[in-house]
Amino acid sequence: MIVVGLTGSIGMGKSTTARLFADEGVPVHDADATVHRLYAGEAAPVIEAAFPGVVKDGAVDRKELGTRVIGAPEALAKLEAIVHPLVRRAEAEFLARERAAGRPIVVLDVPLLFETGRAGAVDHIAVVSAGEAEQRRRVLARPGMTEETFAAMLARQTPDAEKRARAHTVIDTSRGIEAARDQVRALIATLSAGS
Ligand SMILES: CC(C)(COP(=O)(O)OP(=O)(O)OC[C@H]1O[C@@H](n2cnc3c(N)ncnc32)[C@H](O)[C@@H]1O)[C@@H](O)C(=O)NCCC(=O)NCCS
Ligand SMILES: Nc1ncnc2c1ncn2[C@@H]1O[C@H](COP(=O)(O)OP(=O)(O)OP(=O)(O)O)[C@@H](O)[C@H]1O
Repeated sequence: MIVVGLTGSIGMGKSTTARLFADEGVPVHDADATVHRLYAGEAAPVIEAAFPGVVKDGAVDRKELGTRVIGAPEALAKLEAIVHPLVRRAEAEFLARERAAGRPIVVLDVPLLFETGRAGAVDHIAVVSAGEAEQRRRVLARPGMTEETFAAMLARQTPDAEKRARAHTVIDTSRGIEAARDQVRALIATLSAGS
């Protein structure tokens, strides 16, 4: 089974590209979605213990949690120490399940693949990129996003140029969905031919 690590900086098109793999029938594990699911239940009590007042109606309020950790490196590190092991466990369970099912190719969508030293744990690194101007335009168009939040997130991420340099494949998401779909199909074909 070939494990593709799909990564990219904030707003570069990771989630959208992950859906293109899923459209081709490739199983995808989405780390951000796993975090959101954990926050809605299992992880809520431990997050509340570390950051009192962030849980509302049994679920972590991500906006409130964000105000406590974005731009506050120590608080973010404390949060990551809780969350990342839970995400890694979910990924391991996903890989075991898909391996048992005999899947030829799977995708791990991992926003912090380089930052958390996981690049060596996948067989093929695919980096999504759209260029910094397009990234900025996309991220700042999000409701509630500020220059400060964007800068704080970027400061925690390996630069796009370094990610691209370390990728086996770069998926350019600046030219629309269909162009990205063509690149995803081409990558699946290449990996399938080699496996
Ligand atoms: C700060 C939080 C509450 C903001 O939640 P929100 O719903 O607004 O954003 P979401 O979780 O969808 O993340 C969006 C993007 O932000 C960036 N990002 C998120 N967490 C981090 C981090 N710890 N370091 C650097 N970038 C990050 C990534 O590019 C990610 O794709 C949330 O991101 C969080 O709990 N982060 C800590 C857990 C984590 O490290 N998650 C990412 C990898 S598993
Ligand atoms: N190939 C593409 N063509 C056109 N627009 C795209 C493409 N890929 C992504 N986008 C747009 O860019 C924005 C960000 O995409 P997406 O949410 O997939 O990024 P992300 O990297 O997962 O972001 P984050 O790191 O914040 O989770 C969205 O508005 C999406 O519609």
